[in-house]
Amino acid sequence: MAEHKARKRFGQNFLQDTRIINDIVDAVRPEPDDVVIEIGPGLAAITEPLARNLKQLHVVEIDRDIIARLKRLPFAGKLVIHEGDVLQLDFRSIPGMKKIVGNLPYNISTPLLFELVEVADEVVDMHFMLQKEVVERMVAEPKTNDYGRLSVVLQYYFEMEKILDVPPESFDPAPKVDSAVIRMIPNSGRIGVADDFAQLSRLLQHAFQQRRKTLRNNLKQWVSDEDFAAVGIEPTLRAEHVAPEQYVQLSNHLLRQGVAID
Ligand SMILES: C[S@@+](CC[C@H](N)C(=O)[O-])C[C@H]1O[C@@H](n2cnc3c(N)ncnc32)[C@H](O)[C@@H]1O
Repeated sequence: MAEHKARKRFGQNFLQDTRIINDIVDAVRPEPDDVVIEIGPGLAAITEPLARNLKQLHVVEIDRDIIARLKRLPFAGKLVIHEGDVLQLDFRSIPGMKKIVGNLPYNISTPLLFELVEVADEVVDMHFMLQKEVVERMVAEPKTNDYGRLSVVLQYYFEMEKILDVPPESFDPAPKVDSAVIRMIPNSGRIGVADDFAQLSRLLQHAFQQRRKTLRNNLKQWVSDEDFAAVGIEPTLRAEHVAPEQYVQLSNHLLRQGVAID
């Protein structure tokens, strides 16, 4: 097939290290009947070995030239191609419990991860290649600099484990930063526990807005000392000192009080 010139605006860094590709496919462990969705198949580095073990593989791709290439692959008959922006995809329109995988375009990884929380009840597991720095934020413990909105939300809903470090030279073109692969498994006991995910998300945005300020200061528009007391949070703490489950309790408590955070 003709050369494809990597497009920066679509975050195209193509995997070329067979060992890493095999490690990702081994981690996904595709069984023939699994419903697997690959985000951003690109030049099919992961797609091809994944499809080998599957009856069908869903792929989501935005780049029209790449979509045309995908349609010409020898195993194209196994692919269900969702053309367009993955941020617009309704994951629930694909029936079944899903395994989701992707070497993600780094510019959309954070909004995508937040969207995936909302379909966690239909997910078996997810494996993503991300910027290493993002993976470190996802798994960060409270009371560390990396702990923030992403860590709170994702740690609440998923068990997460970094399974692989990936250096820049594993890609073509090589990105400027290190990467890592993370495994995310929904924590079934917690799905749907936040009564309103958008409210939780906005609460966290404000709580972490000025990290050096206390929670009382950052949230004073919406949260009274009585509200903090009702869920056992000390209002003089900074956002990074509060555990994920306490934020969910606070968000639910505010909803019950009729407080909408904007
Ligand atoms: C980092 S490359 C990975 C390609 C391939 N999976 C690999 O590992 O070599 C990201 C892929 O996602 C696609 N992509 C970028 N933005 C996208 C979006 N918003 N929706 C769907 N696909 C997107 C790119 O065109 C590219 O194919």
